[in-house]
Amino acid sequence: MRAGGSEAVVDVRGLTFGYDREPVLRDVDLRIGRNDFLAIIGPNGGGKTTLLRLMLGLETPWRGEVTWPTGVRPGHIGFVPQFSTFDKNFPLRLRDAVLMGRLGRGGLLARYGRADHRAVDAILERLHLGHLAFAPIADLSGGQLQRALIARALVGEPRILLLDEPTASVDAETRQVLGQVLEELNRDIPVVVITHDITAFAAQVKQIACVNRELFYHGDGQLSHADLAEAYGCPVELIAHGVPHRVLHDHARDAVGS
Ligand SMILES: Nc1ncnc2c1ncn2[C@@H]1O[C@H](COP(=O)(O)OP(=O)(O)OP(=O)(O)O)[C@@H](O)[C@H]1O
Repeated sequence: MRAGGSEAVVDVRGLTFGYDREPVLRDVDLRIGRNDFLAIIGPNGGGKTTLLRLMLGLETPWRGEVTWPTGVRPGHIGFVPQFSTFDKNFPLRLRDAVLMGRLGRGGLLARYGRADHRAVDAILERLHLGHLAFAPIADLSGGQLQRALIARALVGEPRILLLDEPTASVDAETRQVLGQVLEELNRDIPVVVITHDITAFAAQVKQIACVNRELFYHGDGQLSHADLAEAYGCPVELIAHGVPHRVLHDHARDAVGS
């Protein structure tokens, strides 16, 4: 099934991939449009992170391809990895960790300039982290570190932002700041978020893709219990938290009504 916004920023076609003999993803087609805010949901081990890794070029597909528009380089793709995969004990101050998100912008051997430092200051303020600029990352709370990872991804001014489980084990402040920042960002670039908690982004998400080896895509969040049960292979209440049928707000209707 093909779906997504009209002007594609990334086009995934017929993607099949596995780490050993068994495919983890099979025949996945996905087109992400310029203003999409796509939530990728699905059961544990369903292949969500693998799909992002393929989009990032970190894995090579067995079949199929991922196409980016001409001119998009790896540095244009903002990626926020799963929190648990980041080594917090690496000896680094918050400011320096975020500055590294500007690496390679002026060529491989370029030094950081004033514009880089100004960009870091601005993004730290935006994510309510300015007061922690010189703190070692080992001293940050889970929510602060998650925001730092997002700052590092945003400081490079990406053309698309991919986030893997950004709300897992974070505080209420981080959830709120994250929702605001991602909503603002989505006016200019597409956002793709893997999440087990669709309610955390219910106000921002415009499209949902259910991934469980294959892709089950729903353009506007109109998810029937049957669709979800098919994708999850389990009772829908496990993920829909009792919200019947419509998981997302009706953005078009909200805009008309506001
Ligand atoms: N590097 C790897 N080597 C071998 N198998 C892997 C590797 N990474 C993931 N897998 C396996 O591939 C399958 C898909 O994993 P993936 O992490 O993509 O799923 P996911 O939907 O993101 O899961 P979760 O929601 O638990 O994060 C799982 O069975 C997983 O064990």
